Amino acid sequence: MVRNLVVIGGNSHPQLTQSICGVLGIPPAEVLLSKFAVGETRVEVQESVREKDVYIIQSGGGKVNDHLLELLITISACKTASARRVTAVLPLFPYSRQSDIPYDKAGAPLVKAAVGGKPTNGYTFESTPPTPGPGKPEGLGLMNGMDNLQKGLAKAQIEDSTGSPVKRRGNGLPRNDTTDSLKSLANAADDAASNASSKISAFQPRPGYKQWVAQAGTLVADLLTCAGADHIITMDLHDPQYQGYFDIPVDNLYGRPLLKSYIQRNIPNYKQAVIVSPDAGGAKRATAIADQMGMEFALIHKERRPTKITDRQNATMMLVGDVRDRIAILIDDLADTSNTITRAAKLLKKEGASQVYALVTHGILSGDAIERINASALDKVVVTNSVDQVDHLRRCPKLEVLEVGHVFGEAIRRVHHGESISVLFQYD
Ligand SMILES: O=P(O)(O)OC[C@H]1O[C@H](OP(=O)(O)OP(=O)(O)O)[C@H](O)[C@@H]1O
Repeated sequence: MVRNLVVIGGNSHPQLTQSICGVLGIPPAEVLLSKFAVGETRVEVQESVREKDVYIIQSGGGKVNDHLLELLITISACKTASARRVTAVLPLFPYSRQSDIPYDKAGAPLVKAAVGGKPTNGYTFESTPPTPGPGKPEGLGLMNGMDNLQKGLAKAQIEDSTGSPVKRRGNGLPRNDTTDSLKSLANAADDAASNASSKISAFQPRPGYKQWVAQAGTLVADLLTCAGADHIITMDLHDPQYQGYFDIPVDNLYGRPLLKSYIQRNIPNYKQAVIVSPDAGGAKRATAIADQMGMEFALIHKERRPTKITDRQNATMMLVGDVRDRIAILIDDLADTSNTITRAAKLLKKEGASQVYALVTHGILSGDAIERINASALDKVVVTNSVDQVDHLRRCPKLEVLEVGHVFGEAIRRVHHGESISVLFQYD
């Protein structure tokens, strides 16, 4: 029994709150979490938190914006009710993929690779069902300004075909009136209409000008601190450097011990299997597991290198490493649309892998992700319940879920007692 410790569960993941409270041996605090008719969130903490050590459990995923606001209001409610310390426990940290300004080296906004592109070297990015692509409402995350670009390019094409002079201002296009550049822009407009990925290759920022994309990660960090959070506990942050955006302590727990133990217990002859990172961004994460377990490692490299502005994007996926007749184990921090893991599985099977597992810490699985997994070459997808998996489990026979309640429960217990939690960072 722990004294002066209060655990409050948000609406995002009641089952995880129960499981954490089970580890701590206390019931969750009584709170009223509701909404007014207009949609505004209402929070009422129905027991005293005066001078208590309060932990609020709220994960990302699902109705992420509602959950975030509910968390902020709950933190503030506890602070104004004289809680001694308030810790936000965010198993999946919301907005953590937006911690940096999303531009590439050329100054173009980074946009997810388009799907349904034409085959290049016999391989495409296609997945079934198709993932939301740039320009569609579901995928708008990083599309700031791209619609204007497409309109501008289309306009250039029309004007060029009528022979009228072309002037372009304020839409990010170069100010160049030569016939050659008109033609290349007109061609680029054609490409943009038929293949969303060519928007990236066609993008040319005007010298000295950069489009503005909100740095939402910084704002979320500030909001949590302003609301009154004294401490953050999370797991497998997409970008560990995001911790530097906070001036309060952030404990970033690892999901790796759970994934590693799953491999040892469930994959026959696992030493013969190959750990695979589905992209370069996750290589460090995957090699950490491969090294710890003395297993071989392979990497999927996405090559996107247009040779000229009018070129359709030459997108290929290459496997660096050998998986023939072996089990391939994809390791990633999160699966959202699950486009990354399903595409990778398709390539791995094509390269001769006997079976493909995907082991992912955060199974967000938004939109059509489950249908995509069911239709894919993946044999098994293993996620933790950092995000609620009840509905996903019902719809996906390939899905298996690992419990994280005891990891967070133990972290809370240790923080509350002022003990070190570094033991939770080790995964030997
Ligand atoms: O299920 P999906 O919708 O395909 O998303 C999953 C991918 O997204 C994240 O990486 P991101 O694309 O942000 O790139 P990065 O690893 O280079 O940061 C994550 O690490 C996965 O690889």
